[in-house]
Amino acid sequence: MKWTELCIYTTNEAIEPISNIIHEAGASGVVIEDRQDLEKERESIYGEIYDLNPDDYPEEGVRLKAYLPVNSFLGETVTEIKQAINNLLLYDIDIGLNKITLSEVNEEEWATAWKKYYKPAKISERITITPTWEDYQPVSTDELIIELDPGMAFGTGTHPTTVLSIQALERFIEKDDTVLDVGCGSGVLSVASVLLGAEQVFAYDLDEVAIQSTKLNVKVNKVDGKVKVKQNNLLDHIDETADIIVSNILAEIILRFEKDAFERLKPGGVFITSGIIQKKKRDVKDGLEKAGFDILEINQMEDWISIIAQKPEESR
Ligand SMILES: C[S@@+](CC[C@H](N)C(=O)[O-])C[C@H]1O[C@@H](n2cnc3c(N)ncnc32)[C@H](O)[C@@H]1O
Repeated sequence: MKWTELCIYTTNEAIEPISNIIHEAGASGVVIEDRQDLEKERESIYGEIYDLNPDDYPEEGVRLKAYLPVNSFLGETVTEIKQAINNLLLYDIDIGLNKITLSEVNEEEWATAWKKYYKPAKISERITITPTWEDYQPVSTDELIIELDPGMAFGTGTHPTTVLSIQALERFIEKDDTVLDVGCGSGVLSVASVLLGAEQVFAYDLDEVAIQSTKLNVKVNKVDGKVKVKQNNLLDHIDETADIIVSNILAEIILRFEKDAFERLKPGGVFITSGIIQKKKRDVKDGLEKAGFDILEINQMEDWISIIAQKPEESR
């Protein structure tokens, strides 16, 4: 089959909304080439070291590559993508250069294009994420290892929004907790929750590709007995109660279910939100407080914010 490679030149802030647009348009897989990845300190506090080739990155900003099958709808799909990206300006999202180019590639090229960027990474005190195809040897005996094949779903585990979520899970999960993972993507947060002690996890995503990817990754990590995966819109019609709800999703989407999250949490339960850009921090925080939450922490990594909120004990 022939594929078209769509290259979008944009900003770091627009990566997530544009990735969503691309997925919704039916593209399978997004490659993110962010100049900042080259320029930032490569050795993190956890000591992982990446090997990046500057030739793979744009001269400035971010280049997103997506792959669309060449068919009779291609022209319309590209027009819809362009329109949806322009609409991001209405949400005050900086779309930068917003240059879009198209070129034809063959199947093998795109199927493996993103894999070269994905290496084992220690992303919190206890958790290391490694692609399923790497032969990773643990450095210490208490290291928890997540093997991940994100396939076409969001979530290699190394995106700052995911790292913030995992670091929060590591601090707040207690043994035998029940966790709801809303917008599970590759399932990385569900797997992390079980490894950190959760007794059961309910993983939800709207996207069928994400559901399949989560099912695969919970199996690969041998936690499928503890993770129930379901295609669902946020927490609509969900009646499980949880100690922790984690959701790494856009601010606009978090705002839609803050009340439902409050209802589904046990008193004292914790809502870990991530995927929030700076400009939306206040909206999400205000919404959480309005829903009845106390704000425990606001954390930041690069341009991304994670807000951790607690349902008060006395709301029992
Ligand atoms: C940024 S990804 C996070 C993936 C993963 N949890 C992680 O941290 O790497 C957000 C996920 O939310 C899902 N999503 C978006 N809108 C949703 C909705 N209304 N209900 C459920 N899932 C949704 C997307 O399909 C995507 O998989």
